[in-house]
Amino acid sequence: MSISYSIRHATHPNDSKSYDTAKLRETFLIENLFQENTIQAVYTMHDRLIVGGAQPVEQPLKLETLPTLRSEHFLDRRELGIINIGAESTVSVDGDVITLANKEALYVGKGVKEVVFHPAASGKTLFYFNSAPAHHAYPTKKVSLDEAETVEMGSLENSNHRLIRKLLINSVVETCQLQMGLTELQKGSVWNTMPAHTHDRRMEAYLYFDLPEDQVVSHFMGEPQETRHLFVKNNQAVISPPWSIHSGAGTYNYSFIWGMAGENLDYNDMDKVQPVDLK
Ligand SMILES: O=C(O)C(=O)C[C@H](O)C(=O)CO
Ligand SMILES: [Zn+2]
Repeated sequence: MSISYSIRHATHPNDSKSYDTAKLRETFLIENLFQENTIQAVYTMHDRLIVGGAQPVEQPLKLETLPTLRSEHFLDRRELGIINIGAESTVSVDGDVITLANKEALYVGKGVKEVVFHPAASGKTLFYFNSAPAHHAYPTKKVSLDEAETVEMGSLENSNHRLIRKLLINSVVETCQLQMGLTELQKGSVWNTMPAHTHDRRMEAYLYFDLPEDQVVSHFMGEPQETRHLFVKNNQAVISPPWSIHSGAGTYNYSFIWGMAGENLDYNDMDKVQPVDLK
């Protein structure tokens, strides 16, 4: 089987207060999502989101079901969002071949039987995906950057000038609970998601990418008055529980993919925390 996965249990905020660096990293950081010729996945018990990476090189990789799903196919009771962070490549969905350029997204609905990731004709193929439980079958839909809802946020003065590209969001595509998009820090800006926020209704996962291999992002997490940090490298992901802020400052320009699942599809449902109130 070309897919490997592990399970991460959900964490109570009081529990995580006493975690040392190693425990914090092993609970919330996903380090090796992209490995040649495999699909890597982490099944988090926070809203049962699956965070995955597919890197086909020599042959196509089929998204096989996981033993823990107890379903014949991966998507029998799930929906899937894919964002291409590598070279232009294709994904086939029940035989239909869909081309995704860099930063393009694909929503795949519940009930699809076969999803296959294909290697690019040239360049590195890297598909990032999130999957959440689903109770309705919505159609498969590709979303290009032009079709995304894009908002400009922050300013260079606040070191947080950025473009938020809402790709798989309810104004663009129908989903059950999944939302995904990507945020691009503009040159000279290093801070994402400042002011920070929590949203008890949804958990979130962040994948940091387009970061030089020798640079890092310090990702801030934890309850707003009990914060911790994780140093994150290129192509690594962080699980953000619903009670946790999720924000970061990098040593270099970067982009990140955010994905959410939970109670609602309201992107703007956030409890913002002003910088001076963080501890
Ligand atoms: O830079 C930002 O601000 C974001 O990208 C925020 C994320 O989209 C998010 O946390 C949505 O809840
Ligand atoms: Zn958020």
